[in-house]
Amino acid sequence: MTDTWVYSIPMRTRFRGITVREGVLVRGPVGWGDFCPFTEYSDAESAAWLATAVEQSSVGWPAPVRDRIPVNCTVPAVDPVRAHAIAAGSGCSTAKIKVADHPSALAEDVARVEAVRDALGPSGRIRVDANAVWDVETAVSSIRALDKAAGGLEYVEQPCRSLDELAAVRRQVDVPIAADESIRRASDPMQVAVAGAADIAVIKCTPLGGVRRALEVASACGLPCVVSSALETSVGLAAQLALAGALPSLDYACGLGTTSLLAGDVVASPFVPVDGYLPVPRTPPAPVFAFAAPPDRAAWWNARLTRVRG
Ligand SMILES: O=C(O)CCC(=O)c1ccccc1C(=O)O
Ligand SMILES: [Mg+2]
Repeated sequence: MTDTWVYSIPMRTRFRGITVREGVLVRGPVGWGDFCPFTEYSDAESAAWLATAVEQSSVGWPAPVRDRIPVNCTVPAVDPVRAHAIAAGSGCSTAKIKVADHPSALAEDVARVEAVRDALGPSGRIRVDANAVWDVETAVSSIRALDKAAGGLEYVEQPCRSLDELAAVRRQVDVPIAADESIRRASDPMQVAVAGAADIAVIKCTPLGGVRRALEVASACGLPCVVSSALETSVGLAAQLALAGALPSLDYACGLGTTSLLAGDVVASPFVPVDGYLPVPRTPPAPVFAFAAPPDRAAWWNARLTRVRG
């Protein structure tokens, strides 16, 4: 029996510069985990990703308090026609739109946001994610323009890099601010003082070291949380759904409707939202050993897994 499976799945659309999603599935006594740190991450940063895979394959997750999770559709930096089709076809009433994909993207971002508003109708909720690229001044003017284009934004995710910049933006705009990279890539996520810099915390168990660890970070930050994916296969996404299922309160749709960004999956029945919801699994789904990575990539991932296991 195989105990590891290296997969390589093309992205349907380039997302955050990623065109192929790769990782290693690892088998343990209670099921399979998904070790999938982005290729540029160091072994040190990847250790937390391995802890997430070990938790789900060897220990299992804490019991959930809800059995289904409202999710947003994720709209990559695509043209307005595609953005409209993604939002309209998703069945979700909340959309998260990638913006600031390149310098001087604002006109394209405005058109994408307007198209998604048209697709969702007036009751839909729209949030945008700038992935930390704006300076404070650009953030303030861009957020005002996008808020107007959206007819009201639910929140803006990580407009700038640092907590000081987030706090400065937050003082100047009415749109709520969500922190993502500030938490996920902090050297100590438990010590991040997001209070004052953000209204909402984006929490991802995959880079934080598991469901239990992410629940601790969520409780320590003291903000309402949105659980969001790291573009996992359905095996890895299962842990994120377990986290969303176990959070004591959940006030926002989560960013977990991302399997459709991949051209395929490693399970027979991928997690695809129905009417805007995903189920909370009790155990990780079993893989079907699809999308085998080419030999050089399989060797690269097996070597990385061996190093990070230490
Ligand atoms: O939140 C979502 O809707 C999708 C997940 C997402 O955007 C994402 C996926 C992988 C890596 C980073 C991010 C991000 O939120 O910045
Ligand atoms: Mg983000």
